[in-house]
Amino acid sequence: MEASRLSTDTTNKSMAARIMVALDYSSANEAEALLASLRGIPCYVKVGMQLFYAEGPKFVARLKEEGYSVFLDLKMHDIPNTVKGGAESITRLGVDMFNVHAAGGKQMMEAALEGVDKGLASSSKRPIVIGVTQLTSTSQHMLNAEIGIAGSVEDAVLRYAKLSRDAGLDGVVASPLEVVRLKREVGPGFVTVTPGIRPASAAIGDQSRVMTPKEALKQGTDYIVIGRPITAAASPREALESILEELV
Ligand SMILES: O=c1ccn([C@@H]2O[C@H](COP(=O)(O)O)[C@@H](O)[C@H]2O)c(=O)[nH]1
Repeated sequence: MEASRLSTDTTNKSMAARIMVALDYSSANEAEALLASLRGIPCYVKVGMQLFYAEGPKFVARLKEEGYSVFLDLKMHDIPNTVKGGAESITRLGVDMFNVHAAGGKQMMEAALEGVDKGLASSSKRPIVIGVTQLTSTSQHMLNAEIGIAGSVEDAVLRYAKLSRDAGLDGVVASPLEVVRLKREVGPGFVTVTPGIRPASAAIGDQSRVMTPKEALKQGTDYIVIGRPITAAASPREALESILEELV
């Protein structure tokens, strides 16, 4: 293989590892079909509530057996003791990353980490634990007028991120619009996972704070989460490949 092609392939692979494909399906069959169509592209996969509530831990275990990096996006938000138990069970699944809502508070996030420590007794891999700040579907108007939180979305995200860091978490879910400030004020090593990713031609749908894949990575985010622009495309593989081409 020529050198230039080889380096493009390598770059593509390292870019693909920073793309989390959201498997928002109601059955394992649909998710497996999507993954079969993306075979050979080493992206991260994200399992959210829809698939997990339908197929449960067995499907997550299957993804791990097949060698995928898995972000289990269940956004736990409950009293500390319950979240601790949830985190223990999730850690036993051997996922690479999971999350809790930062709005649950510092004690709840610390409890999640205690759960991780307990779960690690029977599994060697420590998952990355991140806090959800403000959902990317939340607009400035919603934050102030509906949820009743004063100030800018960016400030609210920063507050939750600092609380997550102080609780010992590894990073946060936020929109790409907040990444530069997060990296500057919370720390460059604090992991950012950013949904709200929309290629220029894609429908925005229910998201509010959005950016293109290329612009999001330019902000310095660690991972971009992409669901419908890939999963709802006529050819998910072509959609992902065209995103990757734009990134190199
Ligand atoms: O703030 C958040 C937190 C999580 N998500 C999840 O990411 C994907 C985005 O899917 P799209 O189809 O690309 O909109 C989805 O699974 C959400 O649950 C988020 O969007 N925003």
